[in-house]
Amino acid sequence: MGYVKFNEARELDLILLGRVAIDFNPAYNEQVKEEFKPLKKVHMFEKFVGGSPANIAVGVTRHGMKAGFIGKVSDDQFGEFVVDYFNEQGIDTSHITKCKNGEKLGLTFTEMLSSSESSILMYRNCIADLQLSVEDIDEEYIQKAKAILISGTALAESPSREAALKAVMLAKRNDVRIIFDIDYRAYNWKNTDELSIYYSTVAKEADIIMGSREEFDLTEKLIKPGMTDEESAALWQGYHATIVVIKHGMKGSTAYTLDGQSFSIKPFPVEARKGFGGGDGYGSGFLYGLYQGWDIIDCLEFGSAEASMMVKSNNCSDSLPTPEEVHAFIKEEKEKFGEMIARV
Ligand SMILES: Nc1ncnc2c1ncn2[C@@H]1O[C@H](COP(=O)(O)OP(=O)(O)OP(=O)(O)O)[C@@H](O)[C@H]1O
Ligand SMILES: O=C(O)C[C@@H](O)[C@H](O)C(=O)CO
Repeated sequence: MGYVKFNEARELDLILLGRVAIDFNPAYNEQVKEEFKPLKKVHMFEKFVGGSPANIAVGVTRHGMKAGFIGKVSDDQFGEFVVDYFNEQGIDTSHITKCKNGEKLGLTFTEMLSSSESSILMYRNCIADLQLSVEDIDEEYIQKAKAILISGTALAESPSREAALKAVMLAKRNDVRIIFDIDYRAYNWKNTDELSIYYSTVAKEADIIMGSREEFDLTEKLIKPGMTDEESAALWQGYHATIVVIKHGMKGSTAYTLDGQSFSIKPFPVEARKGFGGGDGYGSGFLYGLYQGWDIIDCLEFGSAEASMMVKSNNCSDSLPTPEEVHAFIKEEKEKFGEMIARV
């Protein structure tokens, strides 16, 4: 307990910075059900707000936390769609600005092929979210937050890269906890050396780091490749991290805490509709638990349950559950499969 100390006087629980885009998912509603099929065969799509930090912003807000978003959107109806949706959810949009040179929000067309195969097709030329710049990072706003979550995508290119680094520096000097969600998306990056340089720069400052084994390998490439999870946790805890969460997909995930303990969890078994979105459910559930002051294993169980609920659903943002729904899901799963279903 108490691995992360938040400044309770702050009005915002969490500011999230980075990628917001539009997801077009094969329609799956009362009227139209596009079954598993290749993207080129899909006839009807449904439109949702997407992008990992945007989804986590929605997730934590549904859990009753107060979130704000720092991001850049296109100066068109899709940009308005994002801002309207965030406003409806109760997310503070005062620091979302519009692009001035015609840059567009990313469009993500998702493919759902089977319960174990899904992919995304991204349209990200002249991309809005990476236009975030140092002028958009306002110290007074950052001072209002208990923590800031930096999504790794924001580090892929300038000017967003410098904006994210400025936010980290300002968070550091204002008693704002830094959460780094590595959120690797290959399509954004030119080469893996750049990736290691910028990911490791933020990881060195972060209080909490969350990522898959692959994402930690990429982060550590220029430091010491091929580390074990324990070595990775020790490395980052040697800087500022108090919690390092390393995910191994269906094999489960482990949180390493500064006092040398580790806590592991497995996914709840579900029939998945897609692979993506699990990380966002996991992130919002885990962080919610942490803010409640729960034991780490309970935070992990909640995150893992929310992740399973997300992969089961047809979309990312709209399907994020309330805490009551997550508790009900956990209860139901435990009744079916036993108390220790997800616990290792
Ligand atoms: N098929 C599945 N069934 C149940 N849970 C799953 C499944 N796939 C993923 N999950 C859950 O989602 C979590 C995150 O998934 P993953 O490791 O793919 O993260 P990610 O790459 O960060 O996801 P995202 O695409 O959302 O960013 C896993 O740790 C697991 O708990
Ligand atoms: O942007 C992606 O990689 C996929 C999106 O469809 C989704 O909203 C997401 O960001 C999941 O993390």
